[in-house]
Amino acid sequence: MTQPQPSAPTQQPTSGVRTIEDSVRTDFHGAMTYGRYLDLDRLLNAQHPVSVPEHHDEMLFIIQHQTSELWLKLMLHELREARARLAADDLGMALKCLARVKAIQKQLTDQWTVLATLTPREYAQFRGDLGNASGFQSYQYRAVEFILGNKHRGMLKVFSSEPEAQALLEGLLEEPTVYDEFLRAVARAGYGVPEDILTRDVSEPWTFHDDLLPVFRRIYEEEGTPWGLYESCEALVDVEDNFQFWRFRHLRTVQRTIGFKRGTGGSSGVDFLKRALDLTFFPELYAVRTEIGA
Ligand code: HEM
Ligand SMILES: N[C@@H](CC(=O)c1ccccc1NC=O)C(=O)O
Repeated sequence: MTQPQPSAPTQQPTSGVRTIEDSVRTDFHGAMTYGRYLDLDRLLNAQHPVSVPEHHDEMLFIIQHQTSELWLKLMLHELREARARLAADDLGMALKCLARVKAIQKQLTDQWTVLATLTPREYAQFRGDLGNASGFQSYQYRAVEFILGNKHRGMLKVFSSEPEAQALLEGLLEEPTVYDEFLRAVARAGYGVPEDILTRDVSEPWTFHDDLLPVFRRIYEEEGTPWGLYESCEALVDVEDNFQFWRFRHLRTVQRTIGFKRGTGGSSGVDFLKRALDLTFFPELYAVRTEIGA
């Protein structure tokens, strides 16, 4: 039998000009447009370099941060939804949200390659103009950390001059984390999650619970584990791995750009960021791997 052949191009392109088809709308007075829908006037007028005279590379620095903040906004939005879906025992939709979170994290991590084109000297030429501003004051980053379990009441004081940001963080501090809601769903699915875990003070940072290991062993080792439970465990591990990849790229970018200088936010710099690599959201999901046998 003859296979169908791919059809040949009907016409060889002969010019670099594409005619605008007659049906394409060109008059947008009083109509919805691309720019209005996306509020581009505000978005594209929100880059305000502070160096005088303006340093060419400050635009890169600003846009790198602004795009990161936009992705963080979407990430928080999706994490809230994932948490709500877990609370409703809708693991399928929770997984869908977490898949998007993972794709955003990849974007955020890969984005470091753009900032890595900023040389140490270029950055030093406008770093002084940043005053004590620092990513440490990113409330959206802190919100993501909170909802994933790295709660830290002490961080709220950083936002005393930004009441809305502080209120958002205070709210998240008092709410359950994604992991809290996942473990409640696991308990409802019939696994023996210890009561003290289900009723913990959710405003506290997560602490390691040995007695969760048998629960996760069952999920990972038993035949017939509901697929959504297993998949959710793996999705959480992916999210934590991705989070650590972002932290690591940040650390390495900082190191190649400012070496071991102190941070503008007042911390020791690279050393302080290194210690963030010891933070973990879902320690039991990693610990159970030590116990899993053939
Ligand atoms: C040349 C570029 C950068 C340098 C030199 C740098 C440096 C630092 C330093 C030294 C800190 C520690 C706090 C301090 O004392 O300031 C820090 C924290 C932080 N930076 Fe950056 N940073 C850079 C780019 C970015 C970008 C693009 C983001 C994206 C939003 C970001 C987000 C953060 C966050 C969220 C923290 C807090 C981390 C934590 O609490 O563990 N940074 N940065
Ligand atoms: N902490 C950085 C400054 C910095 O990166 C920064 C400054 C203003 C706005 C965002 C920043 N990004 C991340 O910390 C530094 O020590 O150079």
